[in-house]
Amino acid sequence: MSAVLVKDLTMRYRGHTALHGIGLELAPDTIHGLLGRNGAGKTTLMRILTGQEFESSGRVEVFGQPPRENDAVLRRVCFIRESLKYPTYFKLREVLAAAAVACDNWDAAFAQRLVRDFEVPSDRQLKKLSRGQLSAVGIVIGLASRAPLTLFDEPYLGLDAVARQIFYDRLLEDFAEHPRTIVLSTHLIDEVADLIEHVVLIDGGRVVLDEDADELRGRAVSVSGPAEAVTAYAEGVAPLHRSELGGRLKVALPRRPERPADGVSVDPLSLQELIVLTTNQGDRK
Ligand SMILES: Nc1ncnc2c1ncn2[C@@H]1O[C@H](COP(=O)(O)OP(=O)(O)OP(=O)(O)O)[C@@H](O)[C@H]1O
Repeated sequence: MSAVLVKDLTMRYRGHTALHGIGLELAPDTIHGLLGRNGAGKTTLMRILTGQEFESSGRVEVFGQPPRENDAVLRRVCFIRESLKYPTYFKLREVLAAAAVACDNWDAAFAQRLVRDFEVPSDRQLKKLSRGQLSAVGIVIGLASRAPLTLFDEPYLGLDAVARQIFYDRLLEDFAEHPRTIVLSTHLIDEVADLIEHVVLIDGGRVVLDEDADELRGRAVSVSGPAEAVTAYAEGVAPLHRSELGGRLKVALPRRPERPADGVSVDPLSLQELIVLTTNQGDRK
């Protein structure tokens, strides 16, 4: 059974359609990257999956059931958003105690370890924490919840590079021991490129990519070198992107098996470059 099944899902706000009849199936026990430009519809989709918003039309199932007002499903789901609001007088230990009650799979020892890793002060009111420390609180809850479906929506506002790396490392370590379905929405694509196993790219409320990350990584290459040699190598193939400077040409191409001529280098395209290219192609249509 898929962890998430979405068919012909449309979400209309007054005067604006955020999701246009999208279809999607997320495999269980997989780390999915939910990517897309600002306003693409990622948060809207996650809000619907977590029962915080109701679709205008279409079918939505989480673990085989509609999430809408469904306590049995929602107890298995944890949604960490960019700016989670906590009762401001709460301290960390009170938030963790509440999370322990709300989450069936809560691991208190893991939560404490993460608190130490992120150096979040436990005895300070949350309203006095820094922006990054507050983001760390969300990450602690998301990871320690071990929810069968855990969604992180840009969870690291204000989090420094060291803390973000701790998040990625702990996520991977814990996922290896306790596989679950993770949906990670982020604009820091290069940072999470090695983490995500499956990519869903949304653009303008439509799914424009839905593929395993490994397949995507092998999909295209960047070819650069003297313009004439690169042109010869690329002959007959429509480039995904092209830029020329001086006598040197750089093109992004679907992967080609032929050996390039001397002086022409062929490098894999990064996931971020692929996502940008795919999104730009969508814009041109
Ligand atoms: N309550 C609402 N009423 C009207 N329009 C909304 C509402 N919520 C979201 N939208 C619009 O729906 C579109 C999708 O928004 P959404 O928050 O899902 O995008 P996103 O992909 O999460 O973007 P970002 O990366 O900036 O967070 C946007 O154009 C947004 O303005």
